[in-house]
Amino acid sequence: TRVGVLISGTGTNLQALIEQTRRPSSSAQIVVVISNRPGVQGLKRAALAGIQTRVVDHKLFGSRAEFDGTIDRVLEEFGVELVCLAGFMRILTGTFVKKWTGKLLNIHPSLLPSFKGVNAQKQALEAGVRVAGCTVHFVAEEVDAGAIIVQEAVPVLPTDTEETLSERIREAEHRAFPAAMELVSSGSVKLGTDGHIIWKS
Ligand SMILES: Nc1nc2ccc(CNc3ccc(C(=O)NCCCC(=O)O)cc3)cc2c(=O)[nH]1
Ligand SMILES: N[C@@H]1O[C@H](COP(=O)(O)O)[C@@H](O)[C@H]1O
Repeated sequence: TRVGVLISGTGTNLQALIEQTRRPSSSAQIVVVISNRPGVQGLKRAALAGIQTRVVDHKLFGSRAEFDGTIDRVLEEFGVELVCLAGFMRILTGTFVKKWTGKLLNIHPSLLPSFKGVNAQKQALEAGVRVAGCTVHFVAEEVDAGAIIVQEAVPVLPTDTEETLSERIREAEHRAFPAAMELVSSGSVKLGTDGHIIWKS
């Protein structure tokens, strides 16, 4: 499966996906990495891995529709069949999400449906939960509400700060996202027409 990865920054999740696709058993090949911000570390990681990169800077577009349309054109140019949002921080329009429904995955640093939106790790600490984690889900128009594919839990320690908890969650992300990408790219899991996950029997 030809995979496109969308990033906005560091790209540690991208790095985990790159390493997964290097395994002989992998059914996925990352063919392009697109960033909405120039000069981020994730672009260097892609280049080092020999993966083509494109920058589609959202600041240069008059509307979300034009920004998303340009991303869509790049994905089509590379024949992408599955899109992974890896630390991508722009909300996507309904038109784009509809077109890529069932082929668009996101990693979120909480056990959804708890703690949607930004600073999920901080929300968990403030709520006093003893278990946190990450979720890989199909992207739906409603933010952080798509069908859940993989989750991994991590303990919250009494000494935790937002930084220490975020680091522990990020290590879980780097296992969960590659696992979810493989499940979808290999056809083991797909999104049903009713919006629920279907596991191939
Ligand atoms: N329609 C749809 N699109 C998404 C785009 C990115 C992400 C990644 N997780 C994200 C979740 C939340 C945000 C957010 O609220 N950012 C501040 C506003 C930035 C902006 O104005 O764009 C960004 C990414 C998830 C979704 C999703 O679940 N549904
Ligand atoms: N989606 C969120 O974006 C953050 C940065 O990811 P990365 O750029 O290091 O992959 C990660 O914490 C992830 O949960």
